[in-house]
Amino acid sequence: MERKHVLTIAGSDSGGGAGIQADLKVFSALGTYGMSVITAVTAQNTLGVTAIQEIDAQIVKSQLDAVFSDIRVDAVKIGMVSNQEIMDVIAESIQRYQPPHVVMDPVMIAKSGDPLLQEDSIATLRSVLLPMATLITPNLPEAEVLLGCNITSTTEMRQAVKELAGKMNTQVLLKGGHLDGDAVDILSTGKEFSSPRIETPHTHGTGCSLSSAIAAYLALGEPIDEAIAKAKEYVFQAICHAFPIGNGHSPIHHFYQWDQGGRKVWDS
Ligand SMILES: Nc1ncnc2c1ncn2[C@@H]1O[C@H](COP(=O)(O)OP(=O)(O)OP(=O)(O)O)[C@@H](O)[C@H]1O
Ligand SMILES: Cc1ncc(COP(=O)(O)O)c(N)n1
Repeated sequence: MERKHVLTIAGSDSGGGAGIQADLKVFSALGTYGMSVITAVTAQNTLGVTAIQEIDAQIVKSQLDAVFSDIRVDAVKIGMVSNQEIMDVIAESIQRYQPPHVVMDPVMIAKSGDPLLQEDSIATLRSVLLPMATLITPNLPEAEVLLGCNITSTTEMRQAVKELAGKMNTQVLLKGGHLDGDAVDILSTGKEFSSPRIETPHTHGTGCSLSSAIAAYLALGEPIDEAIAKAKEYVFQAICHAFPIGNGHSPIHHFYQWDQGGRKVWDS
């Protein structure tokens, strides 16, 4: 079977739990060929982010050109993009090379509470980058910033996701990981994706992994509903099989094997 190629455009997490590192682990776990364009280097572990070096926008452009000019890209995932110059370069590149699927996780704040986006870049994120995506996957705090209102229940999520899709002119998957009760994500078509909530502190990288798994499944030819359902099941299993590393919020776990009956067996 022809191997599918998936590109992540995101920040590096030295602790290996989120960002580029999580994305590449997901791409490999799902049998796709992963590539990366790094937008920022974060000094980060399970406790938080201690330093950020943004990559020069021209170097981001060179990475994009290097990948797109040589290798077919079947889907793109965009994660942490912290400033306007880098957003502009990515938007130009998407416009020029027209990859078939673009899944954007509008990363603003790490689970540890550290900011990953410059505040004066939110307008550019809203007007330039988000409308270029096939699908955007905000969590509740990100959707609140984008809409300028509070979202405190599943009922309010249903209304918010439609408003956001109208404003951004794209499909939106609003993630409910930050509410209590079952973990319910809602697509702007109205379709809902639910899983039981796992009571664990080890959820570092769930958002990054969900968006990269959706991108990988789209590259593999799944329709959007199926790509989201499969990505959500992947993240659910990866949370279930997380094990503690470090002293804070451990990352989710990406390793499974196939048994002789063709079933996935997660490594724990
Ligand atoms: N404790 C949990 N149990 C089950 N599913 C969860 C849990 N926490 C998050 N999820 C699911 O994980 C995915 C990511 O959701 P979340 O709302 O945490 O995104 P996020 O805040 O962007 O993640 P991140 O903090 O990694 O950026 C969603 O599908 C969500 O429903
Ligand atoms: C480089 C990078 N990108 C994204 C996240 C968000 O992930 P989380 O909310 O799980 O900390 C992160 N912490 N670091």
